[in-house]
Amino acid sequence: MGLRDRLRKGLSRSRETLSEIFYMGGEVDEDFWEDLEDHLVMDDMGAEVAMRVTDDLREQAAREGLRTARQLRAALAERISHEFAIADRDPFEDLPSCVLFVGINGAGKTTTVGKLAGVARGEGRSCLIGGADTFRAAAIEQLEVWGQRSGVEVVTRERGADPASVCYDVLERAERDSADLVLIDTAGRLHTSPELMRELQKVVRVTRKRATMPVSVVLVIDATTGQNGLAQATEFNEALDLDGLIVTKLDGTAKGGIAVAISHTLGLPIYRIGVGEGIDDLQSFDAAEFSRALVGDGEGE
Ligand SMILES: Nc1nc2c(ncn2[C@@H]2O[C@H](COP(=O)(O)OP(=O)(O)OP(=O)(O)O)[C@@H](O)[C@H]2O)c(=O)[nH]1
Repeated sequence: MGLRDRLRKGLSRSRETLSEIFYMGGEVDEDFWEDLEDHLVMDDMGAEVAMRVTDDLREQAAREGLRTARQLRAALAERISHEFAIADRDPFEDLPSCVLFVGINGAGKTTTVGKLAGVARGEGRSCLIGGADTFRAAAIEQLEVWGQRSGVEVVTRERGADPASVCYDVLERAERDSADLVLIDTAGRLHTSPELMRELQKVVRVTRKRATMPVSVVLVIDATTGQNGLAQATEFNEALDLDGLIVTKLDGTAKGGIAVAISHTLGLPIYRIGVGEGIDDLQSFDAAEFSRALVGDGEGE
């Protein structure tokens, strides 16, 4: 299955429940707009975004005489696509670049680092991985497996070492080897743990200070976490002043609306999306395509 099909399949639940609203009575009346707004809230988009999108679509429908499910769906997808923050720089393309990956446990940080290393290697770029998750021995091993898979060297230290020192090491190494892309994996942590968030602030501070290349801090977020994703992202953003997001597991049972809510509310661009566990299962983010996968485009829905 192609990557686009995986995204469409992953978000099929969102489209199906929306189909019920569009086809039940066929009437574009007060109930229709209420149901639509409720659906967007249930789809994890958040009340504020859902209300604004619905109100705008309602005005547009009146103005342009949109009546059919196909017309309304296409306009809805278009309207949602404008909610996403736009990236002014792609930290995986505009090199040299150092990217720190942060997020809660199991969000998909290590897997994403591995996938991105695979892409960089495939494009003939000089890339290094920093293994700053020195908390778990298994994490270092897992990253080394990804390093072998992608053909990219992993710079790390023994379990229990200071994660900031790994950042220092990998940047020093990058300078020596003229590597132009440095991907640093950090240990997963709960956004509600002040001590672990302070540790991460130190990692970011040391990295920014040591780096001679631009440093980006990217939050990896599991799309299946639902509404809690916004609380997570808000805390990480307040502590670390994030640059952007990578949303993973969009091939699963995600509702997808959480990506809209976070990107819009925090003004953070989505750099990539994860649509599977394999090395090739990473996709560039295209707001229009994502929105069509989320609500359908009126074609064959
Ligand atoms: N279906 C699917 N699974 C994914 C995706 N990305 C990651 N995973 C899976 O999610 C699980 C956790 O991924 P990891 O990369 O280990 O997550 P992590 O954030 O590094 O976890 P910690 O090291 O505990 O912080 C693994 O089983 C991955 O295979 C994705 O896009 N889709």
